[in-house]
Amino acid sequence: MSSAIPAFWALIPAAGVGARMGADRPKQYLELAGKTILEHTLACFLGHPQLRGLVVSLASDDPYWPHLDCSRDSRIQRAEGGVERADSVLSGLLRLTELGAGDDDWVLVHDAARPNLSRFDLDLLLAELADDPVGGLLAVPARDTLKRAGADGRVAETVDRSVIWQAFTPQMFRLGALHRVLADALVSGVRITDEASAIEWAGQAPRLIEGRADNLKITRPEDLEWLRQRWSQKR
Ligand SMILES: Nc1ccn([C@@H]2O[C@H](COP(=O)(O)OP(=O)(O)OP(=O)(O)O)[C@@H](O)[C@H]2O)c(=O)n1
Ligand SMILES: C[C@](O)(CO)[C@H](O)COP(=O)(O)O
Repeated sequence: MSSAIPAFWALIPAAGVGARMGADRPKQYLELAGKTILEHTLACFLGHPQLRGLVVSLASDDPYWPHLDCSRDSRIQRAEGGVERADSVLSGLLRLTELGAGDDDWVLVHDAARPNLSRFDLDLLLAELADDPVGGLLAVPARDTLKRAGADGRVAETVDRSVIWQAFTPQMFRLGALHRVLADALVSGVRITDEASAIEWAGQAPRLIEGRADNLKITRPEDLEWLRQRWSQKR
């Protein structure tokens, strides 16, 4: 890890509905250790000395945000989320530009649903990519044997896992480049599920930075159950 940690902007997409969680509210507003998941995720960034500013993309009809203390934190600016995650990210990039972020500034996009990001992993990503010409993302090499499913629900093949990684967040790219490729990809109808796939679609190769596997995305109930149990033991 190089020593220099660059200044950066943070963009937190938090406009999802959490369908796979099946809760009574969007999962980013579910409780974890006495606060909402979203508050914990924001706290991963708000104290960082190199943070230049933070935008959170929220659903236009989000009734929960105004009830959080952090909604009155002047360091946090809002953007209006969209139908898909990529739309919410694009909206956040536009807001960052309005706030004065420049095309060459680093932007870290991090899922609101990943509250367990460690400061070590955040600084590792920043330091490793500080001088990278493309940018990259935190990721974890596949640990299990991986199968490709056939239409019949049976194993079609066992995939070579030695070259397979799970993409996590933050994903770190220059603002101008990410804005351009994401906007172009969305207009082209390309399915974009993370920022790196837009950069790849444009012909560049983001760098994979190995991070902690417990930087998990809270997606289904068992994910939150696991993290609640882990945090109750650690804190
Ligand atoms: N239109 C959307 C969809 C998702 N997200 C955010 O992107 C992150 C990762 O998305 P995902 O885990 O898929 O969240 P949801 O879309 O809410 O979950 P689901 O697919 O189960 O509905 C989440 O923090 C979510 O809030 C967003 O900002 N805008
Ligand atoms: C961005 C991401 O977390 C990387 O793994 C993932 O693509 C988000 O996917 P989701 O379906 O929006 O949760």
